Amino acid sequence: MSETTVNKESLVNQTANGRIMLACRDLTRIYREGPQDVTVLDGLSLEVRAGERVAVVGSSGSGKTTLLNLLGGLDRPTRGEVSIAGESLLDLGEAALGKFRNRRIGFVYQFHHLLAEFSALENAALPLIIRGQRKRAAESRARELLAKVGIEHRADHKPGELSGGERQRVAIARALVTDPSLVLMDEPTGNLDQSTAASILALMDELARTTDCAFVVVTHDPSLAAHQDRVMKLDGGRLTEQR
Ligand SMILES: Nc1ncnc2c1ncn2[C@@H]1O[C@H](COP(=O)(O)OP(=O)(O)OP(=O)(O)O)[C@@H](O)[C@H]1O
Repeated sequence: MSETTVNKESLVNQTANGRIMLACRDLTRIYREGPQDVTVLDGLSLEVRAGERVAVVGSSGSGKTTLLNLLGGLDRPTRGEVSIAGESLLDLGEAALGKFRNRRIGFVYQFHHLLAEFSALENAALPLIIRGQRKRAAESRARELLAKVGIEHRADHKPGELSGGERQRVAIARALVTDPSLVLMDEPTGNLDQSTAASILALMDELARTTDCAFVVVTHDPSLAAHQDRVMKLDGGRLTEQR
């Protein structure tokens, strides 16, 4: 057995017992598309426990989005390994990776990417429909999540009829509807006014208390970062603990 195989197995084992939900090691991403190679992540490591919330901060261009894309299986590392809930992303082909994302990972972005033609309920149910669940069961579960994020009364409204904070709540419900192991958030309060952002923070507190999923939150917002259990700074392609 090669050394890399041994290392990979120990990384998977780390996340297989449920306490460490996300582990990555030696994560390296070099973009080779332009005239010059750009090394954005350079041997980065991170572990996030079940129920733990980690903020990732860093200056513009430091590689935060690149990191989220690798953790979410939307991009492949040049080198290194990501393991989530006992599975190595490296072992999965494209189709299996798509299924894994649907089953295990919830995404929340600044501009939430809700489908304009669908109601809040249909948007929140979508990951379950994609997974092949029947509409009635999917919508029943989605309704529970809309209630959990305090927006059940807007279930039949389309995104265009909702406020920014309400849309963000629907996006959070959609991210959580599959009971994911990992939720990745990219500036989840970025385009919200202060009081709406505060209500999203309160919601995140509540979710952290009531789910055992791991959260990785990329943000420039110091108050959002301060709200997480740990704050990691991305600099020079690696993460260092700030708090
Ligand atoms: N597909 C790509 N090809 C080449 N270079 C890229 C590519 N994607 C990102 N980069 C470069 O990688 C670096 C990190 O980009 P990334 O978007 O991950 O940073 P970020 O920390 O999320 O920035 P911001 O806070 O401004 O959103 C930047 O220098 C960017 O130009």
